[in-house]
Amino acid sequence: MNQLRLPQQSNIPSTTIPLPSSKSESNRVLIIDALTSGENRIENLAEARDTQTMIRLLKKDPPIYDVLDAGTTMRFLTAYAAITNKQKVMTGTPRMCERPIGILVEALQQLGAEIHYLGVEGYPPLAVNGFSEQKTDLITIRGDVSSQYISAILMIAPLLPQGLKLELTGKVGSRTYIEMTLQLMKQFGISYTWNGNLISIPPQPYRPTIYSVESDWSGASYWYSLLACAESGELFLNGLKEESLQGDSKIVDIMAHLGVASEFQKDGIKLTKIPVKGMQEFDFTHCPDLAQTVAVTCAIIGQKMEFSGLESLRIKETDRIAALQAELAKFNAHLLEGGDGRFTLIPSVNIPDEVTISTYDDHRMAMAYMPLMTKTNVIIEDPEVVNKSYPSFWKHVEMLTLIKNQ
Ligand SMILES: O=C(O)C1=C[C@@H](OP(=O)(O)O)[C@@H](O)[C@H](O)C1
Ligand SMILES: C=C(OP(=O)(O)O)C(=O)O
Repeated sequence: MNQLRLPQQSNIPSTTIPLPSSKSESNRVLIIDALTSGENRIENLAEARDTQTMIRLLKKDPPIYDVLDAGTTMRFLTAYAAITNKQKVMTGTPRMCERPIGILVEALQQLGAEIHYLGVEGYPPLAVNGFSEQKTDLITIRGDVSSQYISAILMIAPLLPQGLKLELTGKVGSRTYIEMTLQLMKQFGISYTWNGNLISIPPQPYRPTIYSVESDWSGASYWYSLLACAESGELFLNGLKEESLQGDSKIVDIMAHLGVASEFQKDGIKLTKIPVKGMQEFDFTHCPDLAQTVAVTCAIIGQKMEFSGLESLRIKETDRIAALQAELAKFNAHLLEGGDGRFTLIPSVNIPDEVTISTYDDHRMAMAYMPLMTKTNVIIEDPEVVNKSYPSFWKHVEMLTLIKNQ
């Protein structure tokens, strides 16, 4: 297996990181663009494999949409194929075929789409066989498994002849991603209301728009973590805005407690080290992709913390709770399950001279553990796993001269 060796380096030279664009924003505007009659101008699309896969499938329109390991690409294209009356097989990596999609399929079937399972019920691969006529304008959808099902339905809703009233039930997780979807739709001319649990979208066309995708806050989180863990340093992250559509911009508040100050400037954000104020607990329900970053940061800087809202981590690129637990234990840190949906992060008091991190086909496992190099020599297994969201990640690490003598 391919490995990357990161020699220990505790001081970070002042560096500007040219962050990649957000794959979440990119994949939404690509679907909206495909549903819009007329010309949009979309700038700064993500380099992420998830986005490049979406671009390729929309452009080539093959009979089989193989999304690889991209969750949003799978969920958004399934709804897109249904509403545009296409006949498609939806498939992906073996892990993608273990990630549930039944809630979305059922909602689309209720609306009038013909979809059936080609393997295990509730999971890809699927056959989408088009859309006959709209059967209802009111559907109820659970919000506690993945917000991506809701975003997928919302984006096709304006094109339904009767529009849609979508009632969300249960605990709604990743709400910030639903808000991102609606905010983007609004920028492309869509009006909607969201009262309590009911989102209503009348039938209407998307309006052609010029849109520039913001840098990726989830990707930014690893640089915050690096600085939090380092002895000294200063970083500038390009292309981030104070008013962001991305819920992972919450990293600003979290890191203000864990030792990193953010100063918004014209072209991005300047990060500097400040004393650690400490943080007792954090609920990751609406920013699940930050959980690995924050867990590893706390483990390294000696911050004990209670974590909640980790439910969705079990059905992402890997079971992220199990993966986090196994890799934290390699440097004597622990994520202990409390049984009530709560976890306690016990930081390390003894980091070995060298730690080898397994990455579980999960880009965030590789990126989240990079900052461990501020304390010890780290070996990252299968480093190319970062390509899913941040292909230039290791090139950017190299800019800090952290990977020398390769
Ligand atoms: O809509 C999106 O762009 C995403 C939503 C989240 O997934 P869930 O809604 O499944 O939590 C997040 O984890 C994922 O990386 C991207
Ligand atoms: C969970 C993620 O992506 P997706 O669900 O789109 O595969 C992620 O990028 O962390």
